[in-house]
Amino acid sequence: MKELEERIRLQGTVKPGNVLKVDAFLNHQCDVELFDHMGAAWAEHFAGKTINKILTIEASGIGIACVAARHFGNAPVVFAKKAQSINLDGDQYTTTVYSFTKQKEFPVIVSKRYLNEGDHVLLLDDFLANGKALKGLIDLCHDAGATVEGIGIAVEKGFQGGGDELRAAGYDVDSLAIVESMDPETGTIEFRS
Ligand SMILES: O=P(O)(O)OC[C@H]1O[C@H](OP(=O)(O)OP(=O)(O)O)[C@H](O)[C@@H]1O
Ligand SMILES: O=c1[nH]c(=O)c2nc[nH]c2[nH]1
Repeated sequence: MKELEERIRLQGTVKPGNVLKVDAFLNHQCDVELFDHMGAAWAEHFAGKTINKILTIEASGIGIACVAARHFGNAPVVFAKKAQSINLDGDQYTTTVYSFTKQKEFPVIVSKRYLNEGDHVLLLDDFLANGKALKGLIDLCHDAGATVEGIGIAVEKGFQGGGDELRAAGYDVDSLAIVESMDPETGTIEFRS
C-alpha cells in the first residue's frame, strides 16, 4: 500500500535492535484516516471470504482493528488481553506470547464467550516481526474451534521471518507494507516490491 509506505518513509525512524518507530501515526498517535484506508485495502484483499469476527491483541492492534471493522460489515472486534483482571471472568482460552517491544513473556487471554467454534476470524495487527503474537492468536482460534480466514498486518518486517513462516504454513497474510531491510546508521528503509 503506497500510502503506508510513504508515511513510513516520511515519519518512520529506524532504531537499533530491529525496531521501526512509527508512533507518529500507527501505534501511539493514531491517524484514523490512514487506518480507514488500511481497512479498505484489507477488505479488498479478503473480499469473498466469510469473516464474522476480527481478533487482535492489545494494545496496538485495537484501534486499527476497530476502524477496519467498518469495512467488514461492522464485524465484532475481540482483542486478546495481556493480563489477568477482575473484569475477566468465566472460562478463558489462554496461551503465552513473548512481546517484541516489552521484551518479556505475557499471558494472552480471550474469554470463551467471545471466540467460538464456527467463527470465521480475520486476525489484524499493527506489526508482524517474528510472528509470536500471531501464533498466539492462531493457537487461541484452534483451541476455540474457530477458522482463521486470513491475517491483515500494517507493517511486516520481512527480514525477521514471521510472515514468511505463516505463508509457508498456508495462511493468507496481507501485509500492507513489508520492510525488507532497514539500517539504523543511515535510516534507510527498503520495501519488498
Ligand atoms: O511478530 P512479533 O514478533 O510477535 O511482533 C509483533 C507484535 O509486537 C507488538 O506487540 P508488543 O507487545 O511489542 O506491543 P504493543 O503492546 O504495543 O502491541 C505488535 O503490536 C505485535 O503484536
Ligand atoms: O513499534 C513497533 N516497531 C517494531 O519494529 C515492532 N516490531 C514488533 N512490534 C513492533 N512495534
